[in-house]
Amino acid sequence: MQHFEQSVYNLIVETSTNLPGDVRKVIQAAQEAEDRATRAGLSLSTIATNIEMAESKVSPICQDTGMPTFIVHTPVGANQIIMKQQIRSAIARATKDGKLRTNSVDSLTGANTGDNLGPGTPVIHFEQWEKDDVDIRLILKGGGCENKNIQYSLPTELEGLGKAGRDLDGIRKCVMHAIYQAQGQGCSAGFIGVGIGGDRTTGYELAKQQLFRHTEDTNPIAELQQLEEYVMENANKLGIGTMGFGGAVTLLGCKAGVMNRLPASFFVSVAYNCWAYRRQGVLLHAESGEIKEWIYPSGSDTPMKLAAADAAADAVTEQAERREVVLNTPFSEEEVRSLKVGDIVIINGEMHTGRDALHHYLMDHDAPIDLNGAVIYHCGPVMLKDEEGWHVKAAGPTTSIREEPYQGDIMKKFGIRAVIGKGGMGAKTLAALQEHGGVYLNAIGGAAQYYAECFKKVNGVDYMEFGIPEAMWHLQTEGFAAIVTMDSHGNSLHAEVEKDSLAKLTQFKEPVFK
Ligand SMILES: O=C(O)C[C@H](O)C(=O)O
Ligand code: SF4
Repeated sequence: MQHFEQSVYNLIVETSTNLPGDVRKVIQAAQEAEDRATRAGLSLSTIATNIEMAESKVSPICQDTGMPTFIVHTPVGANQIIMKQQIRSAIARATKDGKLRTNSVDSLTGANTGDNLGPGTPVIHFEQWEKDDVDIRLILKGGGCENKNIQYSLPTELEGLGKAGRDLDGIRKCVMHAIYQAQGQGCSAGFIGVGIGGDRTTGYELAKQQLFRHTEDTNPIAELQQLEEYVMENANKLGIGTMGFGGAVTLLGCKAGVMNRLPASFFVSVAYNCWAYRRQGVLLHAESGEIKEWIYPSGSDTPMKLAAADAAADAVTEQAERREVVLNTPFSEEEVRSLKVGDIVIINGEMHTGRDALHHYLMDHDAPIDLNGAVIYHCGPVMLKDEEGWHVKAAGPTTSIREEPYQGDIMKKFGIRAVIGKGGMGAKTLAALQEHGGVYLNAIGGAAQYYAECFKKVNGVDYMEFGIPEAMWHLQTEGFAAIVTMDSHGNSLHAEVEKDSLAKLTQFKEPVFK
């Protein structure tokens, strides 16, 4: 087993940096189905560019490299204790090399362990089997899409869909609702795994296991195959689109599994995975630990079509109603008030990252720098330090709605003029934008390599004690493009898409599977 640790390291790097071929194919099909001149079409082009950049730079596709979850099948009698130790050391090494973000945080103190090791991380499930090889599969599922997982207990009453009973039709309604409630916040267009039955724990496990299936497989259970087909055919009618911008493609895959339940319980558990659907696997020689084969198609065999990105950008700028505005930081109130939903803003100058820990902190502390006119980027980057200093290795946006309780107050307190994130924010922030003169800009979730290129220099950092993702990084920026989705005139694209998609959800109220 002398190669085991290296093989696991290779698996981690491949999973984090090279989106598998079957996933790429589905994203390409979405690109073809979506009108390229729309916001959603442009986002898909950015996503395609980002996928290629991550592969060629061998850097994380998305800065949130998720909860590393391994499923390992070993021959009878294999030493699982040594394997576990080596998986853990491969995780720590991949983190040190910037292939994984430092993602393991003490839930009570907020301290980041710095190496992705800690109670509960990584997740490793062992199974024995009667074959001679070792099969290791890994999924890196990020926190934003994990937050959009949902579990239903049947019977129940669902918004827009009415009563969902303890039958296939009730399950169908739960799945449609799960896609609706995720909106764009889990970086749609996404993939869902559905676990029917079990208890609350095994139901979610079953849902997550579905995400290890091949995108093109056929469900051996006829009813579930029918359910999967129905969902794939109808989910896109919700019109949520990529990043929740509205559009033709909302869902990229649906896989369902079933297990027995207790008479009193009927759970439908849904695991939502963003487009950055990072899962790979290897089959290893049990003796040497060397890789015999990769389990999912390599991304390198399915290059993304990049020409489309330029064409889409041209198409967008050609549209008379879509303005492109170049702004230098700090922003003035007048500049911000002139922006409207749909405008594309290109930002130059210094911006500052800030997410959960910082927002909470700033509520009752002073800021370490002058934030008048500042741009705050909801982002927890992957950073590496060498002799020259810090470098941004991956830096896409995080889900903004988590800052909803704080955002408006903090903007007013410090004079912040713009926040950048993804998925949009709620009514409280919208009111603050209007009152104070602020703007919310939506960046493309998961496009961590694409945005990392815009950060030319790390000017400084505060609150390193919060850990790398939560620290406040001061970044010299050039050409960072984001779309205005909430403006100072009371308009929110997110509120609009949510309302429209709820209206569309009601068309699925009538029974389908009797
Ligand atoms: O933690 C992050 O950087 C992003 C997170 O996965 C999210 O989708 O909000
Ligand atoms: S930011 Fe988006 S793409 Fe990245 S892990 Fe979170 S949900 Fe997935």
